[in-house]
Amino acid sequence: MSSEASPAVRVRGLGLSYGPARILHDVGFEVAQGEVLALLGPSGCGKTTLLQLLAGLLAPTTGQIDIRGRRVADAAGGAFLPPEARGLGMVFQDYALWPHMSVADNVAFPLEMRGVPARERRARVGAALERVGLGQLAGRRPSDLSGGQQQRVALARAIVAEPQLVLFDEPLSNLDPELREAMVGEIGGLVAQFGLTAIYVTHDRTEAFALADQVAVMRAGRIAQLAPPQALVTEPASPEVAEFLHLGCVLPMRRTPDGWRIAGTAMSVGAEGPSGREARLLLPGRSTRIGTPVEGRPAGEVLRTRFRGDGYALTLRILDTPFEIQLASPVRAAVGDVVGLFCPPEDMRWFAGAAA
Ligand SMILES: Nc1ncnc2c1ncn2[C@@H]1O[C@H](COP(=O)(O)OP(=O)(O)OP(=O)(O)O)[C@@H](O)[C@H]1O
Repeated sequence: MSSEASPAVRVRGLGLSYGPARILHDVGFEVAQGEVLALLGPSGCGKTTLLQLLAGLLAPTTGQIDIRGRRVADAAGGAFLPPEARGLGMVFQDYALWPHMSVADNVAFPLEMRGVPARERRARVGAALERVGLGQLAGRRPSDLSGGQQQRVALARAIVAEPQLVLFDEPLSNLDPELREAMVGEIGGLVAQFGLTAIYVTHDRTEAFALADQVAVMRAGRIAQLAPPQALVTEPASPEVAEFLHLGCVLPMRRTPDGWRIAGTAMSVGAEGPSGREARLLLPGRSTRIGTPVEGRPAGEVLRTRFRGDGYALTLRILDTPFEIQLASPVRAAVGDVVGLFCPPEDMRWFAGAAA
């Protein structure tokens, strides 16, 4: 198979166990060249383990990994390429810079490993440092830099050798929120400019949505859904994915002769649901509006309200239930107000069956 025709990364049936503990189960995906895949999930779901398998820091218990058509790990066949032979750039949460080396020497390291001559090395290091805005700081030690600057050095080091694949492991989690936002923009710019193929681990959905072409939402060692960010928001595959992504309120529903009611209440949503007697309904925060309550229709009590400049961020409890919904409203509402909740039926998302 020619490497041009191959996806940048192909993973099949990947699993990892430590003794009886299964950490990853049957993970599979492809990343096209020039695409960014985000691995998004809560702490402990296996994101870092998956990245370590891709990097060659761990060997899988089952399955295979191909990078540009080359098999780099195969549990059954025994193939295993070490990290330095996989053509990767890596950016870690803790920067992982060598404290005794200058910024320029840190960035030059991957080129040295590849035997690039000194003159070319200097030019490429200079260009990479310029690209991340650190051209003036080449002679400094990492300890004399801020956290954001150190992470820029790590970025420059990851891209300087134009790797086939860049792996990011929560690269921004040590930075303060404002700097994080700026760095997301910078990483997005670098990825686009160099046409990088990247896999980006994060537990922050804003980062994942901002950077990724595809997002793998992970839960308990499996990929719960793999889709472009927009599709995750409009078509979450399960109530769990919807809840993890904070898309709105997932309500248990019961079919009655008068239509679908929110379980335990007299409020009906007036929409076609799935077949069966029980289901769950996602009322999405992004398209639910407040208004005057209508008898027999969903309503909620305002628990919290926050002015956000262009409107209000409201938290409401659906009446007669413990379920809360957060939404943005151009209309002011006071804590304790009872308001009607209106969502176009086409924006609601149904999941067949009752909660487990
Ligand atoms: N060496 C090990 N032996 C046994 N279990 C391990 C080992 N390393 C990791 N685990 C377990 O594997 C699971 C996945 O860990 P991993 O670090 O991949 O999760 P994560 O999604 O990256 O979490 P975080 O966001 O907190 O870093 C966790 O339950 C962890 O306790």
